Amino acid sequence: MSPPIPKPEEEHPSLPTVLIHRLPSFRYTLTSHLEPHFHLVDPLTTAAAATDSARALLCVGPTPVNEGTLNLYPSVRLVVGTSAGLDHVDLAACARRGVAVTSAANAFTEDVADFAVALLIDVLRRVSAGDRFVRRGLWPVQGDYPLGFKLGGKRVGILGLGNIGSEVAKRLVAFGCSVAYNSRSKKPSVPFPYYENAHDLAANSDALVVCCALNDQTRHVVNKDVMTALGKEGVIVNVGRGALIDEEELVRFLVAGELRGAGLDVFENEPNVPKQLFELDNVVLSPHKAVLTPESFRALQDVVFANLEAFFSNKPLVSPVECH
Ligand SMILES: O=CC(=O)O
Repeated sequence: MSPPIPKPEEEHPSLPTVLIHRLPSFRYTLTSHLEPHFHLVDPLTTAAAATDSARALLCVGPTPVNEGTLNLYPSVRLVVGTSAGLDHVDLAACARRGVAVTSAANAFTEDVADFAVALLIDVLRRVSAGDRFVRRGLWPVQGDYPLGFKLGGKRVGILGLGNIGSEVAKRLVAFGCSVAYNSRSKKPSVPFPYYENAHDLAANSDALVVCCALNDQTRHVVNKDVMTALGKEGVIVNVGRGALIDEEELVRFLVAGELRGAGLDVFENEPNVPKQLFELDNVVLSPHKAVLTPESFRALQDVVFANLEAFFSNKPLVSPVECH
């Protein structure tokens, strides 16, 4: 007979309860730093009793938080996000119920920005494609590998000049690129040219780096018209969310040679990637890993802990998200 499932509150009478909210396929591996301070309850593996009174919910990666979730845990007043994007959290539903939401703040910002630039350089200079060429033994047979393109001097349009976009801009300026951007609104303190929409930004750019939040306004913001405006010599890098780009169109443009290339860390239907892209040497594919470094996870641990500690001691949250 299996042992009875312990009622966690009885074991940890004094620690505040935090629910671990995750899809069965997601594991949360960063709990050891929280364990001494909070009573962690994973409803997928523990008795449901503690969920009735729990006030905080730790959302693992992109696990959806919607009306259904909030109905399930009516006492929850805080959702702690652990990802850079919060498109999986229904912020309006949280606002209606007075549930605060926190983000990963800048835990991932620099790593994602580094990765965006890495993808851009890889596409332009054909780093991964050259690697394949050497590994396949083609160098002695076919001779010189085709030239790549210089990064310095390129006009790069950044879609979404938030924390990540700003770090991308900083890096590209250091590489000698000229930067322009489109964001929800023009930012008075930013020296770069602002374009009111993605189309105009693309029409004035050699490369687009997509790093805005996914929401109803930005879904498929990079559509056929934007790709046409970017033109045959244009490169697209996406470190935001797959659905920011009309992926079917993107595949069509790339297959038809209507874009110079693409560097993609995110896809519309992950982990499924359109097979046509596998054949294209001018496309760099990455399994949604721009955020992943041990350093960024340590920073995430800190911000998660700081938000929970602030919440349970009635102090201002460290990285609150505007919910509306
Ligand atoms: O894409 C990853 C994240 O949003 O953290």
